[in-house]
Order: sequence, then structure tokens, then C-alpha cells
Amino acid sequence: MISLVINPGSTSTKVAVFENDQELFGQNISHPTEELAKLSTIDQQYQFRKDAILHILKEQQQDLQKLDLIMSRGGLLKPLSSGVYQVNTQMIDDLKNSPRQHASNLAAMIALDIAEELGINAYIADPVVVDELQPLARYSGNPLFPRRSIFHALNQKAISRQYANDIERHYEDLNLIVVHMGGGISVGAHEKGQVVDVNQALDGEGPFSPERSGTLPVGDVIRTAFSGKYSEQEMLQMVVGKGGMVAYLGTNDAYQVELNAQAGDAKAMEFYEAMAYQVAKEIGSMSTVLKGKVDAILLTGGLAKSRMLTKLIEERVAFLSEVKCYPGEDEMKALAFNGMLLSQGELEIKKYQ
Ligand SMILES: Nc1ncnc2c1ncn2[C@@H]1O[C@H](COP(=O)(O)OP(=O)(O)O)[C@@H](O)[C@H]1O
Ligand SMILES: CCCC(=O)OP(=O)(O)O
Repeated sequence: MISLVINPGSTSTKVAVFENDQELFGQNISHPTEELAKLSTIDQQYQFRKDAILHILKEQQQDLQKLDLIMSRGGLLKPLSSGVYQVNTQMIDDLKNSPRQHASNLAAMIALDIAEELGINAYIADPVVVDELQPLARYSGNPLFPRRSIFHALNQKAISRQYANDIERHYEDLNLIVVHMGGGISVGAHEKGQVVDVNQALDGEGPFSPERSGTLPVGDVIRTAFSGKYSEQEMLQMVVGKGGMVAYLGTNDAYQVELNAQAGDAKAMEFYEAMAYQVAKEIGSMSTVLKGKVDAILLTGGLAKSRMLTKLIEERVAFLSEVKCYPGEDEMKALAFNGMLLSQGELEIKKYQ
């Protein structure tokens, strides 16, 4: 079974071709801040990201006719249970009308476009809206603004299962704090296989990230929003796209910031320390959700490739439990694995409605 796997993130587009769960070809296309700045809305990135995917496939001489199905990252749909869903027109409508914008919204659209041309099906797995929050986690502080579950569900679940496998235990028997650090940063409290609390990692709360502000002082934000100096879109971009590292240092490339820090750039170094500090604080907060019973803290995502950052986090949270790093992400393999299981009839395909 041959699958095409498509994964647009805020700072990258990942594309791969798998034979069952073995990668035949894979590429990570990075999108620097200057490139994304030319496309002010996610809708405007649709053609750009689709072209990038098709260009790479052509360059690598991948024969699309041999594909059996397409697996893609799931975007900002209504809250869903974990699992695999076939892409349908209802899903595409909801993605197009989503009040929130994120690159993951493009995945199913691009997947369906390519799939229809080839006469095959497209699917998503564990979308960013997987919702397993416990009732107490839904309180914010005002009933107008319930807390929502928007996070790196696919990778957090895949890495948790990988860790459980590594220690020969079941995910459903463990309490884990999983930290995904990519363009956005999410910190999830996994209690016996359920993500019972997690920061709303898109435009909600939590640590700042390469391109997001995370939690901001809300009164100051409201006064700035009503100051007449900024449009709604400019305010939203301060939170997603032009927040965090982009706001402080003008780039979404943490690797470059790290090189600058190592070369003696004090501003870059302090920024890195502050990012680690905020991530560690969020981990501390999630440890209270699990009442201190934490089997392991797992650090993953593109930023977990940075030993400098993971060390800074580890020295603040190691007192809580073992800390393990899973650099990069397992999303592509997890998507391909789900595709393989469903082609073998071993997985229920959920209907999005
Ligand atoms: N070795 C590394 N050291 C530090 N940061 C890295 C490294 N490799 C990648 N990154 C950073 O990780 C971020 C991208 O992470 P990724 O999980 O691919 O993001 P997304 O999927 O959200 O686009 C970028 O800021 C990139 O510079
Ligand atoms: C919308 C939550 C998932 C997320 O932030 O993904 P990226 O880090 O890939 O932008």
C-alpha cells in the first residue's frame, strides 16, 4: 500500500511517500518569516503550499498514479475524538469557514484536491482539535470564553505510544506530560491515555513559541485592541504568526537564534532562556493536573532537536520525573501507519459530520 502524506505546519510543509509504514521519500520544506509575510492569510497560502508539494514530488520523480490513498494532518474542525476520518465536503466547508486560521486547515483541502484527480480517498488522523479535556479544565474564568483543546494531538499521541513501547508499558497505563515544540508549543497532561488538560496552543495560552505569543496580559491586550492603532487582523497576528520569537527577534527560525546565542548574542541567549522558563512553568502547572503522579516528561517537535533548549528545560523540571527527548516529530510516520491500518481493514474510519 503506497500513501502520500501531507503535513503543513506554521513554519514548514512536510511531504512524504510511504510503502506501508516504511518511508520511500520525505522532505521538510521550511518557510522563513519573510516568505510567509508575503501571504497575509492562511487562505493565500493554499496554492503556495500545494505548488510546493507538487513541485517536490515532480522533482523527486514520484509517480502519483501508484498512490493508494492520501493521509493528511487534520485542522481546525469542531472538537473531535481521536481517530481517522475520511475527508468529505462537510469537512472542507468547516475548514474554509473556520474562525481560526492555521496551516493545518490546508492539509485536507490539498489532499482532497490531489486525491480527486487520482480517483483515490483522502483521510486525516488525530486532528489538532482532538478533545479529551476533563470538565474542570474547561473553565477559563468567564463562561463566555471556555478553554478549548487545540494542540499537536497527532504527535503528542504518537510520541506517547512510542515511549510506552520503549519501556514496554501501555500508553493507557501511564501519566505523561508531553511537550511539542514547533511553530507553536503545546504542553499536554496525558492521564491514562487521555489528554485531560493542554494549553490552547494556537491563539489561547501557554508558553510563547517561535511564532506565537502564548499567554499575554489580557487587560493590556484589550486596551491596545481598542486604541485605534491596530486593525483586528494586526492584533490577531500579534498572537499567531508575528508573536513570540518573530516579535522579539524577527525570525521563526529557532535554529538560527541558537547559532546566534552560541556566537555570543546576549539577546538571543536571554530569549532562549525565557522560552525554556515558560515551557518549564507550563510543565509544572500540568504536573498539578496529574497530582504529581508523573511517569515521564517527553520533549518533542523541531525545537527538541536543540540540546541547548532541552537542557535549559530539563534543569527546571527534572525534580518532577524522568525527562526524555524525542527530537523532531513522528507525525508523518503516524499518519502513514494509520493509512496502513485502514487499508488492512484494521481501523474504524470515522465519519465527519
Ligand atoms: N537543530 C535545531 N535546533 C534548534 N531549533 C531547530 C532545530 N531544527 C529545527 N529547529 C526549529 O524548529 C522549528 C520548527 O519545528 P517544526 O516542528 O518543524 O515546526 P512546524 O511543524 O510547526 O512548522 C523552527 O523554529 C526551526 O528553526
Ligand atoms: C494548531 C495547533 C498545532 C500547531 O500549533 O502546529 P504547528 O506547530 O505545526 O504550527
